[in-house]
Amino acid sequence: MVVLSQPALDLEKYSLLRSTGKPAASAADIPEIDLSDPNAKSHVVKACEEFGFFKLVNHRVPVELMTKLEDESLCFFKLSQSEKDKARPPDPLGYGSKNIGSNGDKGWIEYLLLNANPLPLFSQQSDSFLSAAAEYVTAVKKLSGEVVELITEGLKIEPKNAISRLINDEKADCYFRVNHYPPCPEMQAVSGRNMIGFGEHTDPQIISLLRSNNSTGLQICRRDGVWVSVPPDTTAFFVNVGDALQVMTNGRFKSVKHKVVADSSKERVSMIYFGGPPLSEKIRPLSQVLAEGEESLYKEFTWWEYKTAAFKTRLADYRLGAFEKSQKSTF
Ligand SMILES: C=C1C[C@]23C[C@@]1(O)CC[C@H]2[C@@]12CC[C@H](O)[C@@](C)(C(=O)O1)[C@H]2[C@@H]3C(=O)O
Ligand SMILES: O=C(O)CCC(=O)C(=O)O
Ligand SMILES: [Fe+2]
Repeated sequence: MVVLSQPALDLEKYSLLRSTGKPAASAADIPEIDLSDPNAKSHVVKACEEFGFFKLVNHRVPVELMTKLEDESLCFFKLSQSEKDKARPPDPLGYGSKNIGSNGDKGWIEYLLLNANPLPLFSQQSDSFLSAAAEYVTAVKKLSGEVVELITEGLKIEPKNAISRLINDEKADCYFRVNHYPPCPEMQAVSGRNMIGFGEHTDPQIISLLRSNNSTGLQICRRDGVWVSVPPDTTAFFVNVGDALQVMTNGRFKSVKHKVVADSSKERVSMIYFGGPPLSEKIRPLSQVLAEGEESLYKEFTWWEYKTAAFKTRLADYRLGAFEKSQKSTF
């Protein structure tokens, strides 16, 4: 039984979550990076410049690790509401439902948001969930380092670990999130519409690696402002450029705006690893991305300063605006 649909949905109350936007365009042009391709580093840079997003295949993370954690997550989400509520309110970490962040954003979603460095030992999650999460996060953390090194090489930045050292640091500020978008039969029956599962936003960190079950829902916003639906692929990862990487490349890469329009007839499960730097790290353009005489577009800030400011914003806000040199500082 899915608890989010109990008691019967108050359709008036949730009317704001009905997706009213135009249907997203076809996904034909979403870049696909094959990690085993010798030219992957140049393709990955092009994908980050043009989309801030790509699909990653041949990544060598065993698909069994993904399906095991997906199954364990579903077991958690099928617990009674009172059991799930014991997994701490999201402040910001823990179990949350319908509220995203603490500034009023709502979504047709329930989730577990965990520190990924190290993973916490919540007693409400079964040992089998935690061991599946630990195995998965270990593999995805390693992969995120490889992806970021590929990007660094593609940008011709040395040393190769100039960015990966930040997300691999023992104090790296990394999160892991499992999102569950339950089906919503009432909405399907009454209006045939889908629901806003996770409103539009960019991810604040350096890089995010997402894997989902076989349900649609993820959409990305192309540079021309067109929303594109991303077809699910249970064997692949989808990689997002985050705000911090936008700054580190002085705007050459743009963090991708994305959202989830949940299919009201089919549940979606997504698992996302967010690679962030240590809180004390100064975030600024890497010297080797700046051409001669080129200045940083951003005021210098620490990750702690950015994160603190970001977590006071609403999902759809343009968080980097306050840190652009052309804008007034809030510090
Ligand atoms: C509304 C919010 C939720 C969020 C913190 C914020 O104030 C703005 C950024 C949001 C986001 C998006 C990516 C990740 O899912 C997340 C964990 C993050 O680091 O930034 C969420 C935050 C959250 O859910 O608390
Ligand atoms: O659930 C998804 O597919 C995307 C969720 C997302 O963008 C996030 O958790 O930051
Ligand atoms: Fe996101």
